[in-house]
Amino acid sequence: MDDLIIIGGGEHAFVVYEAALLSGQFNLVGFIDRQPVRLGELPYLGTDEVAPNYPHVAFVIGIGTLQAGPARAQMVGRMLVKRWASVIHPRAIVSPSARIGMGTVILPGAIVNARAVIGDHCIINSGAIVEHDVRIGHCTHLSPGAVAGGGTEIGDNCFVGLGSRVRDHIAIGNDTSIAMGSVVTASCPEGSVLSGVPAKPRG
Ligand SMILES: CC(=O)SCCNC(=O)CCNC(=O)[C@H](O)C(C)(C)COP(=O)(O)OP(=O)(O)OC[C@H]1O[C@@H](n2cnc3c(N)ncnc32)[C@H](O)[C@@H]1OP(=O)(O)O
Repeated sequence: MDDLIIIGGGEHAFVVYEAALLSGQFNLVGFIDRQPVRLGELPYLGTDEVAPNYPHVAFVIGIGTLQAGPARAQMVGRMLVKRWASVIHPRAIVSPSARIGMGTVILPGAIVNARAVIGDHCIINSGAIVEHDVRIGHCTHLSPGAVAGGGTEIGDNCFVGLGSRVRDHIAIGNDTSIAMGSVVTASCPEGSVLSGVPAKPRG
């Protein structure tokens, strides 16, 4: 059983904490945050600066990302962390042929279907569906209820809003933001900002 520290003490951190607890996979050591807030029963360990004091402990990011872009990857780069853990809620369904990167969180009711590949430090939020053969890059957030159709590629640092649909077998460029409720019917370049049904660039 891995020792685990959660980075962040806010709302998303609590969801990650509960998933880690229910998974039975971790010995929860505590959490770090800029402020000494409360996170369930977990001890507050201090700010980011204490991370190097725990070289044998695995970390996971408990900070939700509500926009596209490099902020999450930059945070990973700044943290002096040697080991990252993936946290998978026991009521997520993950195909045995799927590959999940380090530091990725998969929340209740999410489905990750056969041969899907998900990168590092992603959030596959509650009830999101990653269909077969989808490839998702690093630091991308699929919000609750978002669906990525079979064989689609979603790049690094993307944000896919609540309940959005991304058509099968298309490619979404890195750093793309998709507003909640969008239906993305075609591939889009890096840095796209989309909304609507069908989704169009947001002015
Ligand atoms: C566990 C969790 O809860 S994870 C949470 C995940 N959260 C989400 O997915 C929400 C992401 N946020 C969104 O999608 C937001 O709608 C945003 C970021 C696209 C826009 O938000 P804001 O900048 O606050 O826009 P605002 O609400 O002021 O609306 C501006 C205009 O865009 C329109 N608009 C806003 N959201 C959308 C949308 N999703 N699709 C289409 N049009 C939209 C509004 O109707 C408004 O139009 P108008 O100017 O003609 O009246």
